[in-house]
Amino acid sequence: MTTTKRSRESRTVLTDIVLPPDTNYHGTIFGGNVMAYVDKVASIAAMRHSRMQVVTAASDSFDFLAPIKTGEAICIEGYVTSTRTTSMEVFVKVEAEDLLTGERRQAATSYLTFVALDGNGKPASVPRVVPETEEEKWHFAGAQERYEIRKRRREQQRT
Ligand SMILES: CC(=O)SCCNC(=O)CCNC(=O)[C@H](O)C(C)(C)COP(=O)(O)OP(=O)(O)OC[C@H]1O[C@@H](n2cnc3c(N)ncnc32)[C@H](O)[C@@H]1OP(=O)(O)O
Repeated sequence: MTTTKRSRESRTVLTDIVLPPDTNYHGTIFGGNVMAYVDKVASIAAMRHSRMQVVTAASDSFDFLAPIKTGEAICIEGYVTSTRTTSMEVFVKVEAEDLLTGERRQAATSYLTFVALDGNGKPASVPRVVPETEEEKWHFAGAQERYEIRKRRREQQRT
């Protein structure tokens, strides 16, 4: 197996137009729909990095920063920011795009953790990630602390 991979090799982008069935009575997209898009993009990024089956193990706090309205585009982008032995952290950014002006607003961000599984459904080792851009290095630098916070949260939930 390849032992290292660059962050950009997992980069995944998805764009869709928001239509009335996707929205609430304010005419803005349902939060659950945004979360489903984020999980989908992040899982593709994790599979591109590991080239294995993956499961979502955790999603960090999810902040909806701005609504996305009917007729706007929802633009989702994610990539693997760090790895441990069998787990991968994926950063996902969601933007709203006004398709008439091209103006973009940040709508949401999140970190998710995926675990790669072997053919028997057991956690399996993944390649280490190599960050290259300033943004990738910034996420990579904070990953150890976020990993420890998740671990503590998990231990508290088990007690
Ligand atoms: C509940 C649902 O249905 S959500 C829908 C989709 N997701 C799922 O179905 C996943 C359900 N969960 C699982 O299958 C298991 O808990 C797994 C595969 C994620 C982990 O299996 P475990 O037997 O607990 O594995 P183990 O304790 O050895 O941990 C394996 C890795 O997962 C990581 N991990 C496990 N749980 C979490 C968590 N909640 N948050 C972050 N990382 C986690 C560990 O840190 C470890 O990473 P590392 O090898 O890089 O250090």
